[in-house]
Amino acid sequence: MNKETLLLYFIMGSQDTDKDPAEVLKQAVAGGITCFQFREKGPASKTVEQKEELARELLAVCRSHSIPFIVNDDVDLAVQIGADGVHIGQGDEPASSVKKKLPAHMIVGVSAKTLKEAEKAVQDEADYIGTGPMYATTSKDDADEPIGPEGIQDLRKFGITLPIVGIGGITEKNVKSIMRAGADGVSLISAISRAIDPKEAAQRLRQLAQK
Ligand SMILES: Cc1ncc(COP(=O)(O)OP(=O)(O)O)c(N)n1
Ligand SMILES: Cc1nc(C(=O)O)sc1CCOP(=O)(O)O
Ligand SMILES: [Mg+2]
Repeated sequence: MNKETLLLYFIMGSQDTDKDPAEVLKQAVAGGITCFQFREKGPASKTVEQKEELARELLAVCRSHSIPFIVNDDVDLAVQIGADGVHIGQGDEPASSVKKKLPAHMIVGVSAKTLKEAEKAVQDEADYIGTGPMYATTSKDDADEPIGPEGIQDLRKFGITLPIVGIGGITEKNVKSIMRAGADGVSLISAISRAIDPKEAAQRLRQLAQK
């Protein structure tokens, strides 16, 4: 994958906004996001059928603007709707087995914050790594303790060259620290999904992420 795709990587499910998710996504696209992940997760998320319906609606928004559409966790859904990729964590199905189920063109992102996890992601031929949480987050109930941008710096120091996005608690105030630490992009939920004006928020974040 082209690492520029990761520059402003927006993640959202219906639980992340009080507005219509498709409207929020359209505004985020207009503001300059470069990638989107559909993450329908947690107690307030949708049931199986509604989830697929929303996924297809959001996929159509991304398709009409050539924004890659990644599905979190749910490999079967990703294949079923023709998504561009999947994102899997350390508690999910291993990347090596997910890769075998997917056509070669599909992107596989893996969560990794230790050197061991990152080296395994490289070995499994992941396309990128998501490292976090950078800072405290209210968007993921089971988030670990924040590791800060130093977590990315360390992976780079130990020779990890795979594209990396920082995730967790990223806002306009700390985007630059994440990029300076060696990230190829920032991945965020609430800074866009809960912004009063998601388009303007995305515009500002994109400017800050650009080097
Ligand atoms: C880009 C990106 N990075 C990390 C994650 C977190 O994945 P995971 O650890 O599997 O946690 P859940 O998102 O599934 O709760 C992500 N989704 N995206
Ligand atoms: C989905 C997710 N994964 C994380 C990780 O640390 O792996 S933190 C996180 C939530 C990110 O949401 P926000 O931008 O609102 O903090
Ligand atoms: Mg997961």
